[in-house]
Amino acid sequence: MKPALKNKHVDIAIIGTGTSGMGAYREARKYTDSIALIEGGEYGTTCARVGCMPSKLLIAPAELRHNTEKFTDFGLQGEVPKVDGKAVMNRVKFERDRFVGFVNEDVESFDQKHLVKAYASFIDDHQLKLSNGETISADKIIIATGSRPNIPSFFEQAGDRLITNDDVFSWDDLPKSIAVFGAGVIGLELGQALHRLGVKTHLFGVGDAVGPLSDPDVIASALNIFKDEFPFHSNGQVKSIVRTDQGVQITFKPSPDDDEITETFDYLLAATGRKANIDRIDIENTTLALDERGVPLYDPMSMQCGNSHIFIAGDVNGDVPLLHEAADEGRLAGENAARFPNVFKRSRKTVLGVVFSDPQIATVGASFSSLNAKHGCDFAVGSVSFEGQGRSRVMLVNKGLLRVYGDKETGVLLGAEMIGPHNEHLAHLLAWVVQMRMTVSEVLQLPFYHPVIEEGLRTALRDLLFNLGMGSHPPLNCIDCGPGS
Ligand SMILES: Cc1cc2nc3c(=O)[nH]c(=O)nc-3n(C[C@H](O)[C@H](O)[C@H](O)COP(=O)(O)OP(=O)(O)OC[C@H]3O[C@@H](n4cnc5c(N)ncnc54)[C@H](O)[C@@H]3O)c2cc1C
Ligand SMILES: NC(=O)c1ccc[n+]([C@@H]2O[C@H](COP(=O)([O-])OP(=O)(O)OC[C@H]3O[C@@H](n4cnc5c(N)ncnc54)[C@H](O)[C@@H]3O)[C@@H](O)[C@H]2O)c1
Repeated sequence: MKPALKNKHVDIAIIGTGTSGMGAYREARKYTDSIALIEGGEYGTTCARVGCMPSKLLIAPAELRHNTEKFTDFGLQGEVPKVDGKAVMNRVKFERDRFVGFVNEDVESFDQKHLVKAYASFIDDHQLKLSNGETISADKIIIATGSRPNIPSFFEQAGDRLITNDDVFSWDDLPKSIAVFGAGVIGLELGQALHRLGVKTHLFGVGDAVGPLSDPDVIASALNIFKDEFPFHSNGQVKSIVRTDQGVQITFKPSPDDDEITETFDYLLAATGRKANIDRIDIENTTLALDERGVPLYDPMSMQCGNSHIFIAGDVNGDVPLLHEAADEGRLAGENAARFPNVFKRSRKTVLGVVFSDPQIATVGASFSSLNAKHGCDFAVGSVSFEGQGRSRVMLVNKGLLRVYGDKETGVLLGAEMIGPHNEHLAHLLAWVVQMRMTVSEVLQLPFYHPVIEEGLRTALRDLLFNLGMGSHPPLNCIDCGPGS
């Protein structure tokens, strides 16, 4: 794709051609033919190249192999399959390239005169400097520059063995060992997958944090589950990181009271959060008001920065850095940049996050910590453990805990945090009813089949109804629920 922009002034300039930038482009294109869609790095989006898709491609064989470890528990016989690291990575890369190919086809289908291949930064509120030496002025500008891995300087002692998710998906083979730093979403997904693919994996966290969870009971359940499976130092103390001839030597205390241990790994994978790409676009050359992170103050219902002609969408604003949110924000920014100054506000979707660990972690709507901060004691909690849950036990996936939150005044379901089997599905159902502002009683009127994992959700909702003071105590071994529900 060749840069083809001739005009130096456009109606709308979009900085970044990731998910949010492409969404913005498609929407803006409905209103104007005067657009510059600017990309400094590779086309293909973070999600398809080094994010959502390749990570799930790595998780899939890991989970399949892990399930074969349960053969004997079911009375089946068979070997746990050996891992052919080269073949695993081949498939990851082949399928990843296919997904990237679809994105590239999209970009190729755009009007080529709109595409600019360069990094852009602000000269002032209307002018952009390009890394190819040119400038573009625009009536309206959308910032959609995404994020990049955040790497604490301490990790640099790992030298050439310091890697991020960007590197993992270009491996030709699996390594023998890896130290994963950060028990957030990326660390849990990639760390567990690599462990299950036979890579010696240690996961280092901070302060017992697990993924996006804030509910102490769900965190405790998650810590137990993961620590049972692989070395997870959720509150470890790292004393030193040294690049040696053998790899990366890490000296650490697994927890503050333990003795020091020294282990050597092939790589140190930094999964310690992401940094918004706001610091490389000279945002301070604009008149926009910035927050403490240097991100322009903006309205999440319109994506407009202050009352200006500048809009911000996707990971770069750091609000909810997820794919579907980046797509929504991009579309909204594109529409509003085109409409400016007649900007529309749109209500946003219920927050929904899924971690593709096993069991899966999910968060829906209001988090436990946000409710605690906002409501004091105005909300009640209902819970269910998946350990005794019928269908989960049948399938030998009976681990985890679901906690649902409801408003004490109205009985409206507010949110949930969970770790449990196939929770991506429960989380969607919950997000839909939370968005519809349904009460707990109304949700309990909806059908629940038997025997399914959703019956566990019903148990949690009945518990919540009781704790809200709006229903009777759920029977211990509920007959109408079917055995083990
Ligand atoms: C390992 C991993 C797994 C993930 N898994 C999931 C998942 O399962 N589900 C989910 O919902 N989300 C997931 N995410 C998050 C998701 O990928 C992001 O939220 C989403 O891709 C953000 O899109 P974006 O448009 O904001 O940024 P991007 O897609 O990163 O696009 C930003 C673009 O801007 C370009 N750019 C940057 N600066 C400039 C500049 N100055 N000039 C020109 N161009 C510039 C970049 O090169 C890039 O192409 C994952 C992320 C990672 C890293
Ligand atoms: N399934 C998904 O939807 C999915 C998957 C992957 C990534 N993502 C997106 O990408 C974002 C970034 O993921 P991430 O996992 O890098 O960030 P994160 O914010 O989820 O987790 C970072 C973790 O690193 C820990 N940490 C920070 N400094 C540390 C240190 N020095 N040593 C050890 N741990 C340290 C933090 O306590 C935190 O738990 C996520 O917030 C999410 O929005 C989503």
